[in-house]
Amino acid sequence: MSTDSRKIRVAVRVRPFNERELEGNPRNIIKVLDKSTLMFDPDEDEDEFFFHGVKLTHRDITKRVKKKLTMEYDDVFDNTATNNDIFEVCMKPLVQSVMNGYNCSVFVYGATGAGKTHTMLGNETCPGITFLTVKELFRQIESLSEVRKFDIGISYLEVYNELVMNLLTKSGPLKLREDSHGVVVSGLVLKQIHNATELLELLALGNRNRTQHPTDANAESSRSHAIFQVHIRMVEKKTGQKRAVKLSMIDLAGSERAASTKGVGIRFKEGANINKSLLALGNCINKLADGLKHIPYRDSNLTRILKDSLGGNCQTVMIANISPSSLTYDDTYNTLKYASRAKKIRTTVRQNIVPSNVPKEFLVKKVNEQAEELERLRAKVADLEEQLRKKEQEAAAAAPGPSLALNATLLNTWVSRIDSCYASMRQALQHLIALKSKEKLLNMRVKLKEQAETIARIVTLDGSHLNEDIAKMEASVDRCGKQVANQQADKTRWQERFRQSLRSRNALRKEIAQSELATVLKGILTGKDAEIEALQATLYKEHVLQMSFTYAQENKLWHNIMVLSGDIIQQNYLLLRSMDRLDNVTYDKLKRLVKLNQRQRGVTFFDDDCKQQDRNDIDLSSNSLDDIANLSDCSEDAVDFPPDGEDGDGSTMLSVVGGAAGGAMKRSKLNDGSESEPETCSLQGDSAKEDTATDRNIFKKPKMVSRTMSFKTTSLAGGGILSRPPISRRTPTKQAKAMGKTTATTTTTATVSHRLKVPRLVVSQAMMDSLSKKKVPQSPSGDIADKNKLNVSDDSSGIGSIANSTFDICSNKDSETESLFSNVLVESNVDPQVLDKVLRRASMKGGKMTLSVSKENRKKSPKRIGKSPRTVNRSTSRTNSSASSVINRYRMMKAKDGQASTSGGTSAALPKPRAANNNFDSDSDRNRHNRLMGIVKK
Ligand SMILES: Nc1ncnc2c1ncn2[C@@H]1O[C@H](COP(=O)(O)OP(=O)(O)OP(=O)(O)O)[C@@H](O)[C@H]1O
Repeated sequence: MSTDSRKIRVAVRVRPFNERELEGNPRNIIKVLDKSTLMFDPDEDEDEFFFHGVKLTHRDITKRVKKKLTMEYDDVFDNTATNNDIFEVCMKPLVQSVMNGYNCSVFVYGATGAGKTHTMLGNETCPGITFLTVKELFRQIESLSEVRKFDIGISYLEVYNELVMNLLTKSGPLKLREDSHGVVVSGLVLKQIHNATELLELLALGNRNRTQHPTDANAESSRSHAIFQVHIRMVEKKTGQKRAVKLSMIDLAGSERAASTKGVGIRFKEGANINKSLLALGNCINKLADGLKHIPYRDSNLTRILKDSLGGNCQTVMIANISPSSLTYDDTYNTLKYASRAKKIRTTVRQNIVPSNVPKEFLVKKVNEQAEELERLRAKVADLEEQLRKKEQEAAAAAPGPSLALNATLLNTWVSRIDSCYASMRQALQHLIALKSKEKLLNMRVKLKEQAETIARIVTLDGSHLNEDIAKMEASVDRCGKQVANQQADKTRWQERFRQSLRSRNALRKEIAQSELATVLKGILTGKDAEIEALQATLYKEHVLQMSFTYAQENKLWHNIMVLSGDIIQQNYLLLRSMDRLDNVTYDKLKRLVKLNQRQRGVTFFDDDCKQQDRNDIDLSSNSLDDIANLSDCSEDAVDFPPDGEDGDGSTMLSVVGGAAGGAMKRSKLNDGSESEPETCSLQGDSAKEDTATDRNIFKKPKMVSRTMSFKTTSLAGGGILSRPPISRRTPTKQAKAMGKTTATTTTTATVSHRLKVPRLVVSQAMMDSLSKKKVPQSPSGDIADKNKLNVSDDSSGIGSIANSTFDICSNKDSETESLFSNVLVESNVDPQVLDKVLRRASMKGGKMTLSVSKENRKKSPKRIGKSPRTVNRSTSRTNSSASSVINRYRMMKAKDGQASTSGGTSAALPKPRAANNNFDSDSDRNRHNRLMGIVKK
């Protein structure tokens, strides 16, 4: 139940001069300034008064000084205002409040003859506000009759000489009593009515019964206070909510001084009582205006009855009636003073809702229903608004020759849509590129760490700290891997947002194409696209700069390492040479090092594809927005890792094919058992040139490279055997899994290794014997393997160097290749067990022998367990190394045996091992070598 504090609304109505007043030629003491202001006792405009030819300023020089009081009220009605005007302004809102459940009252105040009864009741031609109010009341009741049930009862009382009389029944005086509802007139029976006519009839009856006597001021002076009340009881049909309200309309008796009525006898007594009650009313108004707590309502029956209207739960309107005539100067002044005081009175109003005994559940149900209804209506409003908007747009689009104003509005709408679309695109692009850039930087760091790790395996003084260092590096790589994995979700999210913004832009473009402003808007779109491209270029530039900086740092480090290494190598070389301990293997390595240093392309470490891949490492993606949007997986442009083949032990992973595509291509070729030349980078054709170049090197040595057994560069899979797959592959996204294509690359290494058949060749003694008889094995192509070829294989140190490598042997059949290779090894007196181990790691395909890694030899580093899911290609390297070491151990053992047999003078069954520079087939070769190397045996 809401409560509200409101002031009494005070209106002043000035009646016209009556005939009697006009006869007396009175002065107008009221000047209405506007609808809420009047001036009491203003200057006279043309009121010149001459006495003995002299103009006097005051006509009534004995009585008054002009007050010129400006007074403000809620409403001021001048003498032209009709009862209908009063009703419209003061009473209509009051009727509305009554229907909303608030008690309301209106009372008219003023001296006798000021127009109170005229305002209240009016006449046939000009009905008063009572009639008009009741009419409006019934109009509203009828309009609400479907949702509410009304019970209406009326009472009409008069307070005459302090007696309360019922004007409708002519019964005796009634007593007033007070209960919890306020002041109640005992024995008052409400007359129930059903329509306005009944009400007006009863009103007329009451008026007839009202005490009226002619006075000097008014021929039909009302000598009592009349109180007309309409009691309304409303019941909401739906909810059962009840309201009981009361509208009181009070026509007070004249507030004049006794002198003005010139009453004597009964009239004097009447006047005294009237004055008594009005004096009490005045007191109450004063105290209420001052905000006092105690209000003397009980001083008169009138104030008791008006208690509710003045200080209770009621919205009250007071209409002060005044005459403009100077003849009623004091009465008018008093009335205006009362009205000013009454303005300050505040009443507290609240809706008079009668507590009902409707069950709570019913009310809850009703509330829920209304909430649903509200939601439904809201949705409908939203729908209608949308429809309206569309219609407006359609109308705007369809209207021939739209006005400039319309175009401007339309253009603004389009521009704001374009702006918001491109803003979201810009944001998504910035985030996406930042994430990709970060990912690439991380990948690059991993790559560099891997390289460092590879070098660390080689450059270790005694190996004591190697494991520790490797573990640290692995942990660092893992951290980078985790960072990349962590930002995958973010990247996917921004990718999706970017795609979404592209879709929105395309949709917008289509809409714009249909728009009447298409030409202008297309230009704006082009500009926005250019902005996006510029932003993209800026972001790429930043990324490339960052990458370049990192590379530059790394390069600097490598440079320092190389300078130091070169120094050490030079010293060692000189030392070995002076000791005549420079063997072929070491010499070959040094030779390659020189070539590398000279940037010679004879030996290619990365094929063209790989170089392209390297370029791609820096490139974020293609430059078009669409390409960025279509980047479904970072792995598409992730960093590929260089091979670990250059592990410094002379083993021969000379080059790798980089990139997933290259790997896939290779894989397919391996699977079908054939392999074409373009994928390989053979040394065969370039060997002459290389040798010529090498001869000019500081490491002078006779040319000893076999021409019949050519080294073939290959990669078992994308990125090579030892290449590490991109980090992003280690934590494949769902998308990547679904695609299933990229994962193929991930597992290329393992898959290929698994698929390779590892022939187990058991070399029996008989076989060895038979093979040992063949001095020169016949190649399947018909060529006779020359001596040089045998020399390479024959050299036990060469076995070590060929481990983990791929060799071309001139044969189209695997069996022949295997046989040929076996022959070479057997002829080299390789121990059968070693031979078996070597061949177990070898696979023959397409005339090519590959020493690969068997699955059982793969080991997972315990440090990897529980860490990132990265494939441990490093184990491949270890296994290869172990394979090499088996052979090398064998070689050393043989070397020892050879020394022992030489020193012990016993003739060994095994061939005499060669000295470091004893790998020559003839003395001329050796001499040539010594000549070139500057070794002069003394
Ligand atoms: N605004 C008005 N326009 C025209 N005539 C008016 C107006 N106000 C009052 N009169 C006339 O003035 C006379 C006195 O008015 P009314 O009876 O309403 O005075 P009153 O204030 O009720 O006096 P009392 O207190 O003695 O009853 C009536 O004849 C009435 O028609």
